[in-house]
Amino acid sequence: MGREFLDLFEVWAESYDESVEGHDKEYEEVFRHYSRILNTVAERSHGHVIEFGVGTGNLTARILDRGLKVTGIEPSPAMRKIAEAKLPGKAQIHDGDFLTFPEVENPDTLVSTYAFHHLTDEEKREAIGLYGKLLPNGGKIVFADTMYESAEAFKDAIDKAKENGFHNLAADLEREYYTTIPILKAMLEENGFRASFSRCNDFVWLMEGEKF
Ligand SMILES: C[S@@+](CC[C@H](N)C(=O)[O-])C[C@H]1O[C@@H](n2cnc3c(N)ncnc32)[C@H](O)[C@@H]1O
Repeated sequence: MGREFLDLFEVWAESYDESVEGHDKEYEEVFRHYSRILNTVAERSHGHVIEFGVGTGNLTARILDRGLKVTGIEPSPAMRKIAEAKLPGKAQIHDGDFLTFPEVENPDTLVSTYAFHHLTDEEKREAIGLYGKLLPNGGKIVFADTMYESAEAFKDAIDKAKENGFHNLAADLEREYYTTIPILKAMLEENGFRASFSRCNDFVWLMEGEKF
């Protein structure tokens, strides 16, 4: 579920890897430290990793480089095609999304970068509830995505994008389902996770939940 933005990714897939290099001024800050962010998520992973919203496979490759097993979940056929071509035979990448995905045996870490905001807050709560049942004690959620310290900080970010003339970015922030850290922290704690958050750039935070 939460697949309403998929048409965008069918079009964006071919040029996605150029976008993450920061050539688009509007999204330069969103993707600042992209490589470092993905490396951090990979370093915080252990055991059998499920990755949601694989995209072109950039995080998948880093997790595989650490010698871990990854099962990828990606709803966009165009994105899956690119990821599979980049990682031939190295990882299984299934059609699925944050809420609906094939049964995966004994996952230890659930990871995702730049994707969880495609779910409404209600869907995010449902997903975290599901992950609480799926993971063993010591299992982890490690997600990096755009989120805000408060509703005011979110509104300020939209205003700033408009002031800078970044109209695509402002429309994106208003259209998709960016949320706040207090909301995510509560969802994690309600489902038996110890939550922590650390800032990666002006948009992206690393959210970690450890099941206990
Ligand atoms: C901005 S890209 C991020 C790709 C990659 N994770 C990265 O960090 O470069 C967002 C990805 O999330 C996927 N996506 C969109 N809706 C999704 C959903 N409901 N569940 C899982 N993935 C979704 C898109 O198809 C796309 O591949």
